[in-house]
Amino acid sequence: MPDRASVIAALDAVLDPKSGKGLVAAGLAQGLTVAADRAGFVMEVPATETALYAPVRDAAEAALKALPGMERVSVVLTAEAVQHAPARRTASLSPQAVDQTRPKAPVPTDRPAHVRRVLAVASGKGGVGKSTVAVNLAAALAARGLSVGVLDADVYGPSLPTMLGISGKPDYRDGMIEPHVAHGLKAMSVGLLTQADDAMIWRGPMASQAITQMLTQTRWGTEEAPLDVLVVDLPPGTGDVQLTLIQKTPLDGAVIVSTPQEVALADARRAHVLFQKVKVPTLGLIENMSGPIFGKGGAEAEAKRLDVPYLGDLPLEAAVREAGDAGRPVVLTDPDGEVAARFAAIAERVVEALRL
Ligand SMILES: Nc1ncnc2c1ncn2[C@@H]1O[C@H](COP(=O)(O)OP(=O)(O)OP(=O)(O)O)[C@@H](O)[C@H]1O
Repeated sequence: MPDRASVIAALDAVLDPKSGKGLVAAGLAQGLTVAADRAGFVMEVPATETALYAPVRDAAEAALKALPGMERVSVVLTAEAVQHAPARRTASLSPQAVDQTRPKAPVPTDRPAHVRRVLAVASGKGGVGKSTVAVNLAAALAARGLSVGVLDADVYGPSLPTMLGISGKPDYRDGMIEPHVAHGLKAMSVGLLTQADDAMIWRGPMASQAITQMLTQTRWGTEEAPLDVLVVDLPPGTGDVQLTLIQKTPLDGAVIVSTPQEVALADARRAHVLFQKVKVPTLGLIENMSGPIFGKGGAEAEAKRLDVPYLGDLPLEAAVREAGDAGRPVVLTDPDGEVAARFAAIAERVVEALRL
């Protein structure tokens, strides 16, 4: 069985391209867990550097897999949560703080035409798998025969183009944006409207303007063929940008994604408070990356505490990431698998809650 010391030695033989140090020495092996025949950790890097670190993640996985007795390896590369909002507002969302940030007059929210329901997928913390859940939940809803759209509103790290394998600026016709169609899903991403990394520098007003435009000026549905549900992948966090967005977006409900760890759960709690303030029902919590490495059950306990439904857990599995990287959600690459079954169950509960 591989022990912790040999895992650390293997990881330190892989070098961080920026500091030149080994991965553990460089502090890039966060939450390193070694248990019997498996090991895993999270590599959290600045969002602008995920491309630089993708080969490093692959090298780390290869190094761990090469250890004798090592059966399962999970290295998750995530972008650091970008905290653009001032700390005094994001540190804790007291009711007063939320009221201060809320404009005095009600903000008009334009419903997109011919869209029956708008569902937000949110997370308090970055890198917990929110976009993965958004695209797979969308695919699971579509598998039930619904017509589904996905709007990637994650101005900090739009990942929908990669996860659905779409690229290129969308067409404009008759004053409307034509969404891309991928795997039967209508899709629009802030990443399709900008050059690769431009989205990273967007700030509140610009971001919410772009999202309002994508929401209301995209031909999601028509009178003859309305869209049943539009899944909106929100930017992670609970700061001003998120608050503005959820105030301006006519949301019928939200699901909150968290990993099992306490720090992510605390952020999930803040996200729920934010939705409560704007009177958007939290349809439930989803635990992602659940299992022996990061733990299990944290989100279910948190859902109980918050008195919101618990929608289920999704295991940490390399196939989930590989499918996402290859532009095809795992629900479609492995429709008979365990993960697809979990998403089908979550989709069923969402359909009930949204009365679709
Ligand atoms: N259950 C899982 N098993 C394995 N890998 C996963 C799982 N869920 C997500 N991932 C991987 O973790 C990384 C982060 O996921 P994702 O981009 O969906 O997170 P996010 O919360 O949307 O991130 P961001 O905050 O940057 O928007 C991706 O590489 C994704 O493929």
